[in-house]
Amino acid sequence: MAAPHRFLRSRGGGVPPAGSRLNARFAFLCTLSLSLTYVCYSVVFCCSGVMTRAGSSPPHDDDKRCAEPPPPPEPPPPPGNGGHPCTLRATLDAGVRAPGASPTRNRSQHAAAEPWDRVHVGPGPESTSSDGLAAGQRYGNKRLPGALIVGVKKGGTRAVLEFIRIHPDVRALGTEPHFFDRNYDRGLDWYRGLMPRTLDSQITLEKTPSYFVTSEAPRRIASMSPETKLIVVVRNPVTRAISDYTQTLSKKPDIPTFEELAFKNRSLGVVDTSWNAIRIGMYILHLDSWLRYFRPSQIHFVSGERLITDPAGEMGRVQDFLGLKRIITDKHFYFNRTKGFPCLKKPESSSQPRCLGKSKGRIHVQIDQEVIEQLREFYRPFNIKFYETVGHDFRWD
Ligand SMILES: Nc1ncnc2c1ncn2[C@@H]1O[C@H](COP(=O)(O)OS(=O)(=O)O)[C@@H](OP(=O)(O)O)[C@H]1O
Repeated sequence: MAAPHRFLRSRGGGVPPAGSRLNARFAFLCTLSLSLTYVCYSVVFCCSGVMTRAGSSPPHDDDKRCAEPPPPPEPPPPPGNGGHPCTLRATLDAGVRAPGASPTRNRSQHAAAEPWDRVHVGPGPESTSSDGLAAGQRYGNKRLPGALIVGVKKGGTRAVLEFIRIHPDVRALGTEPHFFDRNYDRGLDWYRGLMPRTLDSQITLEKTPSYFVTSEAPRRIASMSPETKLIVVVRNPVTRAISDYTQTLSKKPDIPTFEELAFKNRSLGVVDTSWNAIRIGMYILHLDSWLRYFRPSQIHFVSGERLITDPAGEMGRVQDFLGLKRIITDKHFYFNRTKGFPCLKKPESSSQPRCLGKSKGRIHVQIDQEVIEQLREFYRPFNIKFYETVGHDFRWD
């Protein structure tokens, strides 16, 4: 209250009359309330700025970030050189989780993973990259994707998407648009409208794992652009099938057992190839239809197993394939013991941990070893043909 008084004294050069003092008080109160209003608006718009960047993209979990309470404190990375790939492999070798080796994990690990699971993963469709680079968010144009992660379901597609979008030259749609399978009738303009804005130098990317097994998808994608780059994350088809079944069971607890669904006749070892969880893993059959429309050099296969044991190595190859500078390296990852998987180190611009959510890295349903062997036998010829075609042995047998 002293400030306006001093101000009036200095202007008038004497003691002001009572009316002036009242006016001065009134003016000061107005100024104070305006200042407070300004501060409140600043706080509110700080939040809604993120929402604005999400623009006209469809609703996305990441859009909830303003409303979410702050994430729980992040458990520190492993002691020592936590982010180093040797530490990652050594930790896995020490038996925290042997990816691909066993379809089960112990329950206490899962329970402990819960706080991490609540934390959503990556930036929203049009938010800042982990480097804090906002370029291309409000500027640039919505373009059709130049690259797609087309599969496979439960292969590790979310991990690849969230890891690659750290790259400043990649802008990715956070949700699965299902354009080339379910929404094709809506047209390319609808599809383009979903995409984040990109600068000329940036690649637009989306992922929908069901494309890989959609018979019309290769032709439709080629007709959008025959130069589209395709990424397929593949995983041991037996483990993939169990992962797929585990997911379905979590939504529909009353479905028949895995064994009942997987075999037409278990004792004769006749596998039911009409069951989606089995059919998706016959990779070579699906690949044939893609090769009718795309050159082999346009399709890059990521090993779902190595994505867990050596995320930086796999992401290095993805960056090469996309013609990007290798920016995502070892230093972006650490192995999170609680989650049992590699996670992104928190970006400098954010305090949020960056592990994938609880539907990624679930405890699998326990399946009889004999059933696993039968399925391994079943997939062997398909796998061998697949290795020959893509020129890489994924060592699932
Ligand atoms: N870093 C990291 N964190 C968590 N999970 C990881 C990671 N890398 C790969 N994976 C594996 O990704 C599997 C889920 O695959 P998708 O993302 O393709 O699933 S989905 O089709 O989109 O539902 C998921 O399968 P499950 O383990 O069966 O849940 C994981 O094994």
